[in-house]
Amino acid sequence: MIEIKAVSRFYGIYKALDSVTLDIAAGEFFSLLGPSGCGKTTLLRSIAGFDTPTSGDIRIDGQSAIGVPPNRRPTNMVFQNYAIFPHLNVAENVAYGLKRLKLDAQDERRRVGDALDQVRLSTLGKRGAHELSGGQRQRVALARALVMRPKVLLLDEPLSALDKKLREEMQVELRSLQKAVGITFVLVTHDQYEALAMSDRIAVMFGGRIAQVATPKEIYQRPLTRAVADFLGGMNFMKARITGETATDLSVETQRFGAVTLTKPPGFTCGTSEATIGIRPERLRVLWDDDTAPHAIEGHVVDRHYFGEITHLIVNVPGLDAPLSVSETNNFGADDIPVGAPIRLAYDPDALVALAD
Ligand SMILES: Nc1ncnc2c1ncn2[C@@H]1O[C@H](COP(=O)(O)OP(=O)(O)OP(=O)(O)O)[C@@H](O)[C@H]1O
Repeated sequence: MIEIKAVSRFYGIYKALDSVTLDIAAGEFFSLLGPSGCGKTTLLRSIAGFDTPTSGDIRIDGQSAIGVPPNRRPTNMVFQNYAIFPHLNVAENVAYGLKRLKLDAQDERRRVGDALDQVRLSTLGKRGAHELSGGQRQRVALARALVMRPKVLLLDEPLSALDKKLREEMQVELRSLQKAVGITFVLVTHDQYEALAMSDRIAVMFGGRIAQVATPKEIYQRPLTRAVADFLGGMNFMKARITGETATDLSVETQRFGAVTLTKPPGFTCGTSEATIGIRPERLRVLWDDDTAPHAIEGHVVDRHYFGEITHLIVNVPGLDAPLSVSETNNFGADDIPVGAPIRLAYDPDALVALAD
C-alpha cells in the first residue's frame, strides 16, 4: 500500500531521514516509534505530502506520490493539535472538508452521519465545538479525516494531549475503529506502550534510520539492538563471553546465567570476544520458600519500588556487573520482601536475547 524506498531528507547538512526503506501493507495499523527528533514526523509528513524527500521515492497504492500535493493523495492526516473550528458545531466541523467535493445535500449528510457513527458521536452533531471534552474533540478530528474516505489515515501523536486514562481508552477505541473501517493507519508516537497496544507492526527509529520493524510482541521480546531493547522498556544488560558462533547463532558463557546459545542479531559485529545479552525484568521470577526451578540465580534485595500491581526489586547478584531489575506482581507479596533479604530468581533461558550495539 505504501512503499518507501531509500528516502532521505536533508535540512541543510542535517540528515533528518537517512535512506529509509519501508513497506506498509493495506489495512495495517502501523506505528512509527522513536524518541524526539528521530525523524518520525518528517516521514509521516512525507507520506502526507506536506514535506518532500531530498531523494528516494514514496509510492502509495502503486503510484509515485512525489510531486503530488496532499489533497490529491489518498491520505488524510490527523494532527497533534487537532484544529477544530470553534464557531462551527460538530457536524459542521466534520462536513467542512467535504464542501470542495460539492456533493448534494443528502449525500453530504449521509457521509457526515456515517463518520459521526464511526467515532460514536452521532448524538452530538449539534453540539458547539467549545462544549466538548478532550476525548470528544479528538473524535471530531478523527471524523473530519474519515469523512474524506481516505485509503490511508496518518496520525501524528493524536492522543498526546489527553490524560493517561482517556488516552488508554482512546487507544482501544482507535484500534477497533481501524479494524472496523479497514483502512491503513500510520501512527507516529514516542510512547512505546501506545505503539505496543495498538499496532500490527512497529518501526522503531533512531537518528533518521529504521532500527527494527516487527510485530509488537517480537519487537518487545526479540529486540535486535541494545537501543531498541532499551526504548521499549526495562532490560537487564550483561556482558557475555562468546564461545562459539555460526551464521545464525551465538553461543555465550555468562557469569551467572551459564552457557546459552542465542539467535545472532543481524548487524552483530563478528570477531569480537564479548556480546551484550539482555533479559526483561518480568522474565525473572521470585522463587518462594521451597519452590524450585531448572534455572535459578541467587542474590540479595538492595532496593524495592512499589507500583501498585507490581513491585520492582533491585537484586545484587555476585559476579554480575550491575544489579538486576526484577518486576514481580504483588499477588504473592513481592511488595513485602524486605530490603537486604536473600532471594532466588527463576528464569527461562529462552528469555535471554543477544543484542547488537
Ligand atoms: N523545517 C525544519 N528545518 C530544520 N530542521 C528540521 C525541520 N523539521 C525537522 N527538523 C529536524 O529534523 C529532525 C527530525 O524531526 P522530526 O520532527 O521528524 O522528529 P520527530 O521524531 O517527529 O520528533 P518529535 O517527536 O519531537 O516531533 C529533528 O532533529 C528536527 O530538529
